[in-house]
Amino acid sequence: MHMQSPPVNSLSLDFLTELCISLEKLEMDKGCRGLIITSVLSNQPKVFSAGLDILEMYGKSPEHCGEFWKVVQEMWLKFYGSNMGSSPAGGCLLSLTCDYRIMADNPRYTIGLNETQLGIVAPFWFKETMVNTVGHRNTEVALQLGLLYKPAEALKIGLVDQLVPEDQVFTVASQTMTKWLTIPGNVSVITTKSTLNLLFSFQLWCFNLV
Ligand SMILES: CCCCCCCCC/C=C/C(=O)SCCNC(=O)CCNC(=O)[C@H](O)C(C)(C)COP(=O)(O)OP(=O)(O)OC[C@H]1O[C@@H](n2cnc3c(N)ncnc32)[C@H](O)[C@@H]1OP(=O)(O)O
Repeated sequence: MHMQSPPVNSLSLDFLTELCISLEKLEMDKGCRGLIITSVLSNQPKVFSAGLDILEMYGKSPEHCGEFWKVVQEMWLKFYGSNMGSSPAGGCLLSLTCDYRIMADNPRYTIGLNETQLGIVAPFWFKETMVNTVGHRNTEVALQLGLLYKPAEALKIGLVDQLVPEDQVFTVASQTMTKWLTIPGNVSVITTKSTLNLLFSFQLWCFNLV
């Protein structure tokens, strides 16, 4: 799936809605066993996603905010596999929801949950996804300081799984996907993934009841 929402693939209500509809279609497609998500911005090849669209959070009605927030959670519940350049905040979450992250090895790119730098708080399910990926201590430091990591640092703490030269990102992602798809059948993989996410999904469901 190629993301192409100029200038920086920010996650607006419209963009996220389209993303979720596309994912639902792929889920229903029995021939689809994996997804590689990448950015193909012609003017900004270095940005994976700038995160939530800041303009969606300012001066909007409570109804609009509720709708926006719901679709952000939908996105979190659905994702599979990714490759990328810069990924701040919601862009980082988008990649954290994937099974495997391949980042272009260019020190100009950064990834992380930088919400505190913006004076906002990363929701608990952003935080939990980060804890599940890099552990509690790394998350504690990363979230409180709102750190954005360069590729080598991100690899060191396990925030990304692999660094590759910029022009090889998609080739390596395809090779990696082929390897993951050698696991026979879909059911064992899907069940394992659901088991890993079960408690977390339940927590989010409870949170939405409150
Ligand atoms: C409801 C409940 C609430 C609940 C509230 C709780 C929410 C908590 C969770 C929050 C999660 C988030 O994701 S909050 C969003 C956090 N995102 C960020 O901090 C990213 C900020 N952006 C960047 O760091 C950079 O733009 C980056 C992506 C690396 C690209 O840098 P570049 O130098 O290449 O490009 P720039 O010149 O900066 O940006 C190009 C244009 O894109 C715009 N732009 C950049 N990021 C944008 C963004 N996130 N949303 C909109 N527009 C953005 C800029 O304003 C520019 O617009 P023009 O000037 O018009 O050209």
